[in-house]
Amino acid sequence: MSTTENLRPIRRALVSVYDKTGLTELAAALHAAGVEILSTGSTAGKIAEAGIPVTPVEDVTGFPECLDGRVKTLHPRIHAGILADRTKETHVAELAELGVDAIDLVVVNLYPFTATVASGADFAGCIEQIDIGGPTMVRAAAKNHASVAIVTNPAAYPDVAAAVAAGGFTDTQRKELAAKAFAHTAAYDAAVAGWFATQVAETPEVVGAQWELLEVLRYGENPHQAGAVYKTNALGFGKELSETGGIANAVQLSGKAMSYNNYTDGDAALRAAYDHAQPCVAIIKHANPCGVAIGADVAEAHRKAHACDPVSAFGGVIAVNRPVSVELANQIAPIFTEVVLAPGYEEGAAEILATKKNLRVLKVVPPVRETVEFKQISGGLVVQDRDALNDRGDDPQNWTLVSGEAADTETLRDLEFAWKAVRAVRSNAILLVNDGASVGVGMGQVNRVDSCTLAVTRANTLGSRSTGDAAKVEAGVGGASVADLVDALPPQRAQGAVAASDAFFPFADGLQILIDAGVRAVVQPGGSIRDEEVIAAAQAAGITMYFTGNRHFSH
Ligand SMILES: NC(=O)c1ncn([C@@H]2O[C@H](COP(=O)(O)O)[C@@H](O)[C@H]2O)c1NC=O
Repeated sequence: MSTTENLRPIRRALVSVYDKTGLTELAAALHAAGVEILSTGSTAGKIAEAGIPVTPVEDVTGFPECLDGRVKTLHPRIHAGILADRTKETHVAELAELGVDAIDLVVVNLYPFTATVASGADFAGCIEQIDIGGPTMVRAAAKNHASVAIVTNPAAYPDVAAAVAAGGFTDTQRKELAAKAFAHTAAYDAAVAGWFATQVAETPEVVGAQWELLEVLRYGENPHQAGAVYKTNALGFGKELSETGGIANAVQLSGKAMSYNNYTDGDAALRAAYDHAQPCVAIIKHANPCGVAIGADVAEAHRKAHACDPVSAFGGVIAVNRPVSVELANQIAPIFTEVVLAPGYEEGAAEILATKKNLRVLKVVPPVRETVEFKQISGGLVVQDRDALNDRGDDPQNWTLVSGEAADTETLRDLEFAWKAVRAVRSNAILLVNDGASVGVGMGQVNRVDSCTLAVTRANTLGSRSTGDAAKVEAGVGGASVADLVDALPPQRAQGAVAASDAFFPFADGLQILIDAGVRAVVQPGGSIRDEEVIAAAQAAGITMYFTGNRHFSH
């Protein structure tokens, strides 16, 4: 199709915008192209201030703006002008009979409802920011795209200026603008409906949500599946109407295009790394950590995380909760890694990583975690509050000691780290920790005994592949290479470790596996009907065990 096909000249434009960005430039361009500009209250005021001729809508409607701006453009002289289908002779004749002039272009953006809710405004304040006249015009113009062009985004003003100067928009362009406009009002209404529903009931009866296409991906989880990534525009829940952070909003600095699995693993990595206040690195494979650790700085945290399972870290996705230092970049560069996610990169660090053409390097604002999350099920969705850490069971001060001596400071620090880190492991999850680093991960088993066995086996098997030179471990923290540190792993890493279990032990058998492997302290939610049996096993072994009263399943 030629770009000049079915151009519709623009003679009259209605401009009514809350966000005045680019307004005077747009108005100047419209005026220069000979377009008559109709406008509302403060929009008209701003255009007039710039010395550009503008017709107030009141001059068209013959009716004053009233009720604190609740009625400005809601008038048949405006809406007949927008909705008349110029391709129908009857509509054109009716307009002439009624003395209504047609409107060819509508430029509207809406009251900032979502931002008002986010600002903590009271109920009445939020209600007042529900735009009524704006969406009405947007929908009318979008419906009548055969005759009218509708623009809702100030970023599109330069295109409008160019189109107006070139003689108008084509059919295809007006159709595309209409699709965007309907998406815009749908997102707006989803936000209003979601917020409003939560004002009358905790769980909304109907959920509207809207996502905006970011990119079509090469494929989905497997090559025969189509895939795409969308970002959240509006969620039909009052808690968080949109999310500006998170992996969907990350900026890619270098490397190949992100894949479906990169996105999902990257998200799991972010969640794992951002559960800790200290510098933390999480390395994820297939949604599970193959290493997560805290350290004095991110480079140390990475050495410790990588040492957990250097075999699996090959091709991993790494998230860091602090800017990546040059030292860390130099550590990561030699290791085949799919993605690095961090809130920033110190000078020179991004350049080092950019030399790896296959490595995707992303700058990311951490996601908001106090939102809801969905999981699709056949025929519907399950929805829940996201599992965020809380100041009850996730705070060691609120734990209950049920066996052995109270943990000393270092042990308690490891238990706290283990408890927070086990949340990142798929259930049934058991995590062994030593010195702020995972050393054995038992993930995704269908019973807790197997998760215990897996955690112990992996801790000890991976350790046994190294020389076990403890002196090198000491040196590693002081700056030895990742390879040196891994080479220096003690062969029996379960011995002397602490353990966290994401849910209670239903029987003593799983715990016994940890005890037999030399685990010296355990943290778990408690709450099993056989807690007494489990506590008895811990007491018989003389190990420390805490109950958190709080579970962190992750399926
Ligand atoms: N009520 C109406 O008739 C009406 N017509 C347009 N608006 C909105 O008023 C705003 C612009 O107003 P002003 O030009 O006064 O700043 C726009 O965001 C537009 O969406 C209206 N306001 C809200 O409903």
